[in-house]
Amino acid sequence: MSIALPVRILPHGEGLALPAYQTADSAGLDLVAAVEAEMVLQPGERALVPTGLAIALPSGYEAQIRPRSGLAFKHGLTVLNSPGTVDADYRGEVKVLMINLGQEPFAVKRGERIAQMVVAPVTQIAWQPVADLDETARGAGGFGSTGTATGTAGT
Ligand SMILES: O=c1ccn([C@H]2C[C@H](O)[C@@H](COP(=O)(O)OP(=O)(O)OP(=O)(O)O)O2)c(=O)[nH]1
Ligand SMILES: [Mg+2]
Repeated sequence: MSIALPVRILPHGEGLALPAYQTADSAGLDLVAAVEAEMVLQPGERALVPTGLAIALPSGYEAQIRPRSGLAFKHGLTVLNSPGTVDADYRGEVKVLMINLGQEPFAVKRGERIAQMVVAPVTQIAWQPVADLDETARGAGGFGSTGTATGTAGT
């Protein structure tokens, strides 16, 4: 499925390639850093990285900002608020909240692919207050209630 996405290239994003799907069935488009030169993140440091883009998602959609696994694995560089949420009515610049969880400084360079954006449909709810909820086999069990061993349930 594909939808048209209006995008505005901001002045500091000019000259950069638009984010692209790297393979035919990629879920995310790699976002590129629209930093002036380099932005160095020290170990433990976080920063908002500009993408130079503003978008107009259709109502009923969101964009999720997610880490790239390679940067996370190799450098400990990840998205602090992952998945970041871009609301359909947001018209400001899409930014990436990066944090360096690695042990070395990491220099984010202009044009580098630092995170990925996944556009997804959104379901909004309407609260329906009730006195009791329907019963289920799980009930209130959670947070490890089923253990970790391979179970025989259902077999
Ligand atoms: O990774 C992100 C997360 C958010 N945003 C932008 C788009 C989003 O629509 C807006 C608000 O994000 P969110 O609701 O997560 O932040 P908030 O702290 O609740 O701010 P607000 O009070 O503006 O909703 O900020 C980004 O550009 N990147
Ligand atoms: Mg909010």
